[in-house]
Amino acid sequence: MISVLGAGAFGTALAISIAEGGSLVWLWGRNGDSLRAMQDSRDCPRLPGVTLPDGLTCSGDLAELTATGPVLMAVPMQTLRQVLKAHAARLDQRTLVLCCKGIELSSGKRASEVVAEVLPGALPALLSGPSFATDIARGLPTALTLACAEPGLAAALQASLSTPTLRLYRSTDLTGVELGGALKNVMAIACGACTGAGLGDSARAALITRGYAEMQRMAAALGAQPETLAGLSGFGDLTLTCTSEGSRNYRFGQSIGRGEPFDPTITVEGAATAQATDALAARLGLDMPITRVVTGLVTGALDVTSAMDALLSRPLKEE
Ligand SMILES: NC(=O)C1=CN([C@@H]2O[C@H](COP(=O)(O)OP(=O)(O)OC[C@H]3O[C@@H](n4cnc5c(N)ncnc54)[C@H](OP(=O)(O)O)[C@@H]3O)[C@@H](O)[C@H]2O)C=CC1
Ligand SMILES: O=C(CO)COP(=O)(O)O
Repeated sequence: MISVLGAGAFGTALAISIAEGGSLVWLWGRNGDSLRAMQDSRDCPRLPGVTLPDGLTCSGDLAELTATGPVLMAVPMQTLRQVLKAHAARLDQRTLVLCCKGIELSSGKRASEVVAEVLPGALPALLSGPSFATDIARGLPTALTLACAEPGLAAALQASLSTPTLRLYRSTDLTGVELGGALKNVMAIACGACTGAGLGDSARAALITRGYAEMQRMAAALGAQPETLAGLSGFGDLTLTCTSEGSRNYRFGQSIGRGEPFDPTITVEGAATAQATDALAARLGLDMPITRVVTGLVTGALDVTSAMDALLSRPLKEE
């Protein structure tokens, strides 16, 4: 049995896809009433029009987490530590497949580092790459990276979580895969702000390319393999979220660019991750100017005009 913790859009979509693939799946969410309603109605308010398959059980009671298989953690990054701590007795010693994309603001740590700190007996793996929850839930073709430091376990997870429409590639580079998923959200905000402010597709292409250079710089400094960022969790996800209004980070950026408010209840991982990355870059002495201006935009310290001025007035350099 596969367990999924976090019954938001992504956790529910993964649970649906894996259950459609023939595995039994148990999905937990913190709101007992809404999980009971999902179990009874077979509908999911976050994924309208999708029917939950028979092999999927929804629950609001984590005491029912008894199966020994992998546990997919699909809660937002800034809540991961709290969820791990609250349910430590049930989650320690388990294989935890981390599905969140971000860096913890309070510590500058990645999800696997948070797991190592809170539950040293758990085995962290990652699932990351270009994939909108609605696409996965509708059974549209999707390819993701499954990363785990232990090659044997990576292969076993790849086999048990892949489905006819969800194709997983393996990696042992946790750092690279984690940074690819986290940092692309920062670049998606930058690109959304750019198009929202009417600065054009050429400027967005420049942001994607120079943003990718920043991502590679951080990945190299933290010991990731250079080729990892060219994969699905990196180049792949950057392509998706910097060009599609399906991305919440991109839409959040657009609202900044247009000077419009944005619904604060929507999960936008890139806002906290920009700030965490900016602080990390400063500590490591890395030049990450796009991350810097996104931090200014999300904290309100910069408007789009001064953000563009800050980027364009930098000394000319080699590519
Ligand atoms: N949506 C997507 O297309 C994709 C999302 N991801 C990643 O998945 C992660 C989750 O995103 P997504 O599912 O979209 O977000 P949603 O906003 O759709 O859902 C977040 C879920 O987390 C729950 N949650 C929030 N705080 C806590 C907490 N303290 N304890 C327990 N549960 C909590 C929410 O519960 P409640 O419903 O009660 O508010 C909600 O069910 C993010 O890191 C995101 O980057 C990755 C790939 C694709
Ligand atoms: O990570 C995602 C797609 O791969 C989802 O992006 P958003 O969180 O920006 O919606």
